[in-house]
Amino acid sequence: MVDKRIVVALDYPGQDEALAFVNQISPESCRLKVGKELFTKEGPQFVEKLQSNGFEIFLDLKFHDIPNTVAQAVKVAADLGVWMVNVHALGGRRMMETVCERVSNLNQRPKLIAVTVLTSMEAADLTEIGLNYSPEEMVSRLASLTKSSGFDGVVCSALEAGMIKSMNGSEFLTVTPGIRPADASTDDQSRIMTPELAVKNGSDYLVIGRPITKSVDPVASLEAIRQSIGEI
Ligand SMILES: O=C(O)c1cc(=O)[nH]c(=O)n1[C@@H]1O[C@H](COP(=O)(O)O)[C@@H](O)[C@H]1O
Repeated sequence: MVDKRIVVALDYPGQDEALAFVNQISPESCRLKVGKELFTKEGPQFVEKLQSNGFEIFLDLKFHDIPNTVAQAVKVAADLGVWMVNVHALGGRRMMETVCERVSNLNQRPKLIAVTVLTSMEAADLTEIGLNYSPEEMVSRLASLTKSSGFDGVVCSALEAGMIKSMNGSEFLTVTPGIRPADASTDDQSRIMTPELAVKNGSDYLVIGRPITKSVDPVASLEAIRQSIGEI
């Protein structure tokens, strides 16, 4: 049973805006995700600052490159001490296996997660890029590849979490963005689910950004979501 399921996506333009929220919450209530926007602005020093304040960090840079380049980048992320890091499963088996080898003898290994099909994408988007599978088929295929390459889990939609658990076992982690409370705006997400249904369908970690960070009262929104999934 996962203790803290919520991972708040700190998609802010800079550290002042991020800290205005983070300084009001406790590391006991959630984990934090630092992604491309904030990391590009503030760099690894800001990740270290959040960690020194007690927060566990999901470094979401979705690495996708040749095996050596990705493995070295993940090793640097591991040295930074992050809790979780991700790559794109579309980088393939050799890329993911090289990552596993490169971090295998480190004292502190982050959870290694691969993005399957982005939650913003639907069937037509896959067809357009030449992938003639439904999102569900593509996710299932990439999740099996991710597991057999030695990773700890995948990023997928909560809609697919149950299927992934039944195919790959309950220990294989499902990290799910595209979480939307019933009254929230969909924004640019396609494959969405409410927090309650996501947990019921086998999601281990719920990645949530705008429904919290863009709300009138972000702390209250975080607490309401935690309450809706029985954490408080
Ligand atoms: O890897 C991710 O975190 C990710 C993968 C994915 O398929 N979809 C997705 O939305 N994300 C990230 O999850 C967060 C979702 O944010 P909101 O849509 O604002 O809740 C963003 O920071 C995305 O970059």
